Amino acid sequence: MKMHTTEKEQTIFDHAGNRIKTDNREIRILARYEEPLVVVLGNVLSDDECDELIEHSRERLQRSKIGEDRSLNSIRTSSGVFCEQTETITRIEKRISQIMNIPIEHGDGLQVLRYTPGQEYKPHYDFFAETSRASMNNRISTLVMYLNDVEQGGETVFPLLNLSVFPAKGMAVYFEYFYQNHELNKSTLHAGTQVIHGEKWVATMWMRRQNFRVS
Ligand SMILES: O=C(O)CCC(=O)C(=O)O
Ligand SMILES: [Fe+2]
Repeated sequence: MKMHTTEKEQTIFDHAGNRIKTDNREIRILARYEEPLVVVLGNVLSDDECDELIEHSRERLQRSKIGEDRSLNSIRTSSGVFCEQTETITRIEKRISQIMNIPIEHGDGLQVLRYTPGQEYKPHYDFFAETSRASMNNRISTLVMYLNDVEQGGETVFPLLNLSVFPAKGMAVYFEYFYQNHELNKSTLHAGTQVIHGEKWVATMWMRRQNFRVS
């Protein structure tokens, strides 16, 4: 009898067990969805690091209009800024690179988003369409870190996987979409649902297939 075994695709995230030991912090693996790989991580950022990222970005959101202008975008109504390089950000990026198992030069840079009640990020892919220029060095994986506890709403949802991740300060969700099987990549469709009460702050790192920035 012929066996119909389907080979599991290779993953970028090669951490086994329930912990990831990085140079400066021990990360906890709390939940995994196997294909596409979606991993919920605990103890990614300290409370102080979360607070510092929020304060650093709050000032910059206020100073620059860039973030606020984006509120005209109907897909993503939150406002966002890319972080400038500070000592804390360099330390966090080093950790992120170890978690994501990709050199930090492949990253788009750390982007902080703020959602106020009613704001959301509608279902989308983090990779670019094959027809776009940006897809020549496309994104392959994402880490969304939660910088605060949200009173109500603001879950990161994967509608095609029936999976919801609730934001909690210092935790993160990782997922990847570099699979040969494009259907698997397409099942990483995700959204940040509307915040109902309170604010929601996240920091996102997107990784590219090849070097993206010089550092
Ligand atoms: O805010 C969220 O929960 C999701 C953020 C997101 O999808 C992104 O930054 O690409
Ligand atoms: Fe996204």
